[in-house]
Amino acid sequence: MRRGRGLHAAGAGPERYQGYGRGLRGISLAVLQALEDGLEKADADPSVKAVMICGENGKFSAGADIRGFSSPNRQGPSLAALVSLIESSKKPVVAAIEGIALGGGLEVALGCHYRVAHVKARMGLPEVTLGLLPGAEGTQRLPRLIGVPAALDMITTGKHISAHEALKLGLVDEVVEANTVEAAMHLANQVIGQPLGPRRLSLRPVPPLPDTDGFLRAARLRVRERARGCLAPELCVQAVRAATELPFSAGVRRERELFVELLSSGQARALQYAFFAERAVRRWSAPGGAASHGAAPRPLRSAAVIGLGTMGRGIVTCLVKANIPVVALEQNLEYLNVGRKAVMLLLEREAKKMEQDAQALDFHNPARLQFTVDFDLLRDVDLVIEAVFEDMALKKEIFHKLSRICKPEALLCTNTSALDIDEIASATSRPEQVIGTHFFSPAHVMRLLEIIYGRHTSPTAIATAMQLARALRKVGVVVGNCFGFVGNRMMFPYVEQAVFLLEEGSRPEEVDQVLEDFGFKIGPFRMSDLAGLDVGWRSRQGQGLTGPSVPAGTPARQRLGRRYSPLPDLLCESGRFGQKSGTGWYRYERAGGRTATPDPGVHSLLAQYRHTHGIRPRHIDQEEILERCLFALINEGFAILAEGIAAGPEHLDVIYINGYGWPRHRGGPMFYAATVGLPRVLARLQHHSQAHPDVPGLRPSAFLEKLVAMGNPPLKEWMSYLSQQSPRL
Ligand SMILES: CC(C)(COP(=O)(O)OP(=O)(O)OC[C@H]1O[C@@H](n2cnc3c(N)ncnc32)[C@H](O)[C@@H]1OP(=O)(O)O)[C@@H](O)C(=O)NCCC(=O)NCCSC(=O)/C=C/CCCCCCCCCCCCC(=O)O
Repeated sequence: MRRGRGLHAAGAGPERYQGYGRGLRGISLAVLQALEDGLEKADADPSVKAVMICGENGKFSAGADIRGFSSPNRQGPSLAALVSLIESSKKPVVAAIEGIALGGGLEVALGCHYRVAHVKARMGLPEVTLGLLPGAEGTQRLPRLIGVPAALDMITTGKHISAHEALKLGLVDEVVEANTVEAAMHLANQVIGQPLGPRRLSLRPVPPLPDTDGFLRAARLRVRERARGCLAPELCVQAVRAATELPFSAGVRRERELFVELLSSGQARALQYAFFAERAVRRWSAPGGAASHGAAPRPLRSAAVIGLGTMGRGIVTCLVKANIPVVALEQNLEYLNVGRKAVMLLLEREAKKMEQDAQALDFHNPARLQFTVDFDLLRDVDLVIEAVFEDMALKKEIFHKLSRICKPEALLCTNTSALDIDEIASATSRPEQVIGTHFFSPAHVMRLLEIIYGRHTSPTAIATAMQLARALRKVGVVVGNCFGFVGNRMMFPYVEQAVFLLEEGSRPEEVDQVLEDFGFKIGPFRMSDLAGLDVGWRSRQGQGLTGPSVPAGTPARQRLGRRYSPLPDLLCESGRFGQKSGTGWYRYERAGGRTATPDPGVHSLLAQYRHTHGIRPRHIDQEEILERCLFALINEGFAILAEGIAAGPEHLDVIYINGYGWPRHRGGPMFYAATVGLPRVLARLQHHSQAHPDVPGLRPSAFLEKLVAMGNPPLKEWMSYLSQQSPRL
């Protein structure tokens, strides 16, 4: 074999990475063309006896260029044709898989006659996460190689597997610890002259199962249930079914039809937008021109968590999982012992899960996790996350103490879902080190971390908090400081509309059903029951909206000149706190139960309430439920953008997808608004606002009105229409 540039012998790989990490590119037309030319040359050159395909810079391939799927001029050589060309080569072709082989990259490897992987390589077919299926004949080749169950699992989940798993499945022929390219060339030399027929996957039958049809029917039901309206997983199952029922070439035709159906479904565009939005939010900007490119994070070698309630326990668990030594602090020994037990239980569970991936979790070592009631142990940590309950006075007291005890460069984070970061920072002598880190429950599971800068927060502090998100494998989104920040602020008008709909005639289960059919993991009432109705109740009491501080004579359904619903307060007053008490908007099998059943008690409470307030109930259709809840949420999103609380619509969308169960295949609320069309969103808000003039949440935001007046520009251009960049950005 000869080694040189190009493909024949051991030439350059299937793609060229232009700076992996910052500018990783997918397989481009130029790469496809180069591979095709190289293969043809190799086949025609009698001095070449075998071919080896590898990537550059230690990465085999991240697959097709995702941006190309939405490009209007998709033309040129096709990846599927190239894979067939590789497979039909008269000389053995060996793939040397280093780093990653994903999507079209793995399909290229499947066209090769042999595959050698580096021990650290990861492989997968993540197309389903982009709303597609492996459309370069991957759905037809993979089941022939590793069987239907394993292929279906990889194709419908998009998960990445390790080289060892790939070897176990028979996806690769060899795993090496040393030089993969050398090993692949060695294998290529060994197999010269051996028959290639058995190595061509398109010629193999799919290994039969005792009941393939039954297996695929069950799989289809399973993915449909899990996918909540997302098309791609189900069409992936159909494509694999084609592999089991049709000859290879007919299967490929079916795969292509299904691919085109997905490509034109709109969901693919939304999922690809979400992919890039999650990467775009890594670039942040803050007041005074501070931005990600100019700020370096401080090292995070140790951390402390204050408060071992539900949130604190989850946060400790994430930190331990990220290998950051933690000091966990409670106010007294009784709470500390309860918290310690709960944390250890969580960690035991996580350790079991990680064992399956051959990873170990070290949490019995006191150098990595210690429990204390002594604030002095926080003296040297790089980072403190305060996670006590939402009480401003308590938080300020803790921050005052922290600013006296912690080393000057320590990052001081408050886990709050709504409170004013500036007020908390004012209790310290170093407000530039104070930042909000809003974790979502359960904190060791949910991917979102809302990072809130205050008026004085330094760029270094923001960069360090973003670094923390990355270390915890979370999606960090930097936002400005306002009540509820981005996520909860948009949630308030959404939940408010849901409750108004109950006043007017709906039932909790009807509203939830409509929003769950839209794709939300759970509707607003199930969500409120899960979170605990007392949380909002306490907050409303604090704001003087309910309880003894409401002035006598205030109309029951009005506060500060706007419509108000006391329904959630009435529920709490009768001891209905949601799942924890066994009753809320639904009833549960017991206190702490999770199975929600529609509650006749709530239905009669609603009937009584409407009667008391002279409300004639009406039938409210699905469209009105959807529009009022979603458009109120989106409308708040436009106000947030106009105020400069978030740098762009992608930030809002990433927050909603990762923290609030917004269906990813709908791209996030702002992307959804763009899909519906801003003129329609505006017109429907105007309509509902006219019907409910006392509800400010339905009054169209001036920014939305402006965008419509400017001709409904694409989402990417929205921010350029703000009359002046907000002073916050
Ligand atoms: C794991 C990663 C690869 C790396 O992760 P990490 O190290 O954290 O780095 P990132 O920050 O994520 O990425 C760095 C930058 O690189 C960009 N990037 C990454 N991958 C791609 C890609 N595949 N394409 C484009 N850009 C990519 C990323 O955005 C970052 O840049 P920036 O910071 O945003 O500027 C991780 O990146 C990852 O998971 N990547 C995605 C991997 C993936 O999903 N691959 C699959 C891609 S889809 C595919 O391969 C499909 C192949 C089949 C095509 C078959 C076509 C058949 C056509 C049939 C008939 C069609 C008829 C049409 C008829 C008609 O005309 O309509």
